[in-house]
Amino acid sequence: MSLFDVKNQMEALVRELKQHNYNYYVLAMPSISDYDFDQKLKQLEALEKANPQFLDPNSPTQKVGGEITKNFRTIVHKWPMMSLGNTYNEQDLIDFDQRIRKAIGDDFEYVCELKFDGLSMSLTYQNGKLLRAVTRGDGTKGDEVTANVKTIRSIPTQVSGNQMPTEFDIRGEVFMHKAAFERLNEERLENGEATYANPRNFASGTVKMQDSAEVAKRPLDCFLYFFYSDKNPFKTHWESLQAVKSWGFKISDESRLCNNIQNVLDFIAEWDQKRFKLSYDIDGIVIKVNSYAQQQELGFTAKSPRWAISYKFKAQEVETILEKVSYQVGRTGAVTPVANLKPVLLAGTTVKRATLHNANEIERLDLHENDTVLVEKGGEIIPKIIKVNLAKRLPFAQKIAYINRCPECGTELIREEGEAVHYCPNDEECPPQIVGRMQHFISRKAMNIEGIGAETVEAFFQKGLLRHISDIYDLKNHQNQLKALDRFGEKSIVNLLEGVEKSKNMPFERVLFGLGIRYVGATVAKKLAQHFKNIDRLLKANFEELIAADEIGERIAQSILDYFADDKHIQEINKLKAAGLTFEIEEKEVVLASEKLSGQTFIISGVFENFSRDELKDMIEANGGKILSGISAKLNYLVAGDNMGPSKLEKANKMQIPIISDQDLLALISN
Ligand SMILES: NC(=O)c1ccc[n+]([C@@H]2O[C@H](COP(=O)([O-])OP(=O)(O)OC[C@H]3O[C@@H](n4cnc5c(N)ncnc54)[C@H](O)[C@@H]3O)[C@@H](O)[C@H]2O)c1
Ligand SMILES: [Zn+2]
Repeated sequence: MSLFDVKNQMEALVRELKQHNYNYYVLAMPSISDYDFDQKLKQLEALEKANPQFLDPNSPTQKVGGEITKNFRTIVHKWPMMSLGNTYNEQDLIDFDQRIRKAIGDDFEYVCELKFDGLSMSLTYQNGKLLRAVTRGDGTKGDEVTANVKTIRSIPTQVSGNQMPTEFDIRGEVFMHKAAFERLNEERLENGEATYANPRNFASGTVKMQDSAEVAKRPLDCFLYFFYSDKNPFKTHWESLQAVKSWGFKISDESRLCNNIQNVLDFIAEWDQKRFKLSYDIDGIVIKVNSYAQQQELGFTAKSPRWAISYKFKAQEVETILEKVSYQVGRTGAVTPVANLKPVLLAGTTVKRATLHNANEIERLDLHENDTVLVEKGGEIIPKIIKVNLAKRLPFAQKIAYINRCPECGTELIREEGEAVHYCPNDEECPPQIVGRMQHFISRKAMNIEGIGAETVEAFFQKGLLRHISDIYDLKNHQNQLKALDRFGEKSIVNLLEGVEKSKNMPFERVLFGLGIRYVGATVAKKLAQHFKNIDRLLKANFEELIAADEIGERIAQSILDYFADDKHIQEINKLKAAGLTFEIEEKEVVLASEKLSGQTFIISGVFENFSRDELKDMIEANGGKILSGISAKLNYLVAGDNMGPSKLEKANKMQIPIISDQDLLALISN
């Protein structure tokens, strides 16, 4: 190859890797496997080493791949947050060990730790109090996400103990447990929202959300693994881990002190097997030289420490053939494509299906009929297709075209702007939507109707007994038809009707959740019920009034408006009301605590550390104040928390409305 060609090849690799970094860190949508990414990076590294005259100082080999966003305050890291050199084979580890021995001799120890697959976070503490939390960003500076991180229970806001310096940084990995990921993703699917591909993306997307109240609803966890201080009282990394544990930080119990590379290799072999049993994903093992003095001697490269390395487990992958793509329609009409595969053994189980998420994913893979595909199963339960083996593509194979009609009812699908998901809009006639809606209504988390299960609903629908939720309350008038059904005895009919009758006492929030309004999950339904107290006020609420409620964002508000704009839905609600279901919350009689705020008007906006917005609202009302729905000249105070919308702030400033904190409000009441 001529030098000119080498230079071109290097430039092409730099461009390609930068794009992959962007896909991975910013979009959280990688288009190649980690393994392939790492191989390309190594190839570039080798070319740069052989041809240093062409080294681009901005090459991905020289820099941490992440970026900062413009949505948060940018903070410069006191100690840069570096990447780790990585390898997928044992020989590299033995070479790593040799290099260390050459530099510092034979007298040293390693600490082996699990490599948690999440996102790294730097926490700064002063006098034992959590001051701020910052993401890795580009390694030198990151996004300040303190309000969000404070919602993570395993991160203490106050610590104390022996040897604790007045100021220190501690770093670790924020992640989501697999079970929580499955549950929340399932909920998103049910609510018609786009799902996340893996727990890491979910955790990373969550930490960068603007609304801390939303973050609080998604359980994140954190293991800590690096300690930094100008006055570091410790001599070794291991010692620091034990100390921070005693101060109240969460560290992993699986770390191990090893005194030679063979022990390290044993640790790796052990976890290669055991990793699937963990409740969270790990993607490898991190090996660190224990002594700080020796770490210092070894130093750093441009982007990673020379005293540490990560051994990455190769994801379990296997090739198989795509037999066909089928489509499932959920109760909200959301359509999910599924790859049906030629059954194949992978990580101990037979895989027949893989999720394809949405049309974008099919496009990304450029999937063709009968393609040979590479299927991967990481820690996740549902396998996914990584890529197509183009060499095995059949001649004249047709590209997979996303369906444009509903596979269940034939209605033309719609896809709203900016949404990844296709919907079948025929909510009245599309069977899986009709049945799914009723199944959702009777489910445990919604109305919890005893004596009727998902199969019964399906069977009753087939027999023409059930079509709308309100028909459930009419079943008592069809006892003869019920008796005529096979395998449905007297006793089960009595149970069923009893269960239906009892459900009329279910609280308003359950009824609201049971209706199955898109994006109105159990928590949102509860917030709506608390805020509006009854269905009539909720029905009358406009957009501004909806988003003034706790945790109700613009998308949810719009979805609620759309739902109530449909006459059929109103009729259905009226029938349910007539049947005697609960459509209001029991009002406790409001006894005014004081008249201190009487005649004063308020708007509450943003997120507060110590109160929910509804708690503040109750506090204001209990002291005689009134809540307004929008900023106007009549407004006396805007109570502002973190992450308040910029347009609101601007408006309030323009109208010179006093902006006060929750503490100021407390002062008004207690004076
Ligand atoms: N597929 C793609 O398109 C693509 C693109 C870019 C990067 N990647 C992947 O990301 C990797 C690079 O990511 P990276 O720079 O975040 O580094 P990394 O994953 O190689 O390792 C460093 C990170 O490991 C984490 N970590 C977990 N447990 C740890 C522990 N016990 N001690 C110390 N650190 C621990 C920290 O967050 C740290 O920042 C690449 O190896 C590649 O596999 C993939
Ligand atoms: Zn349909």
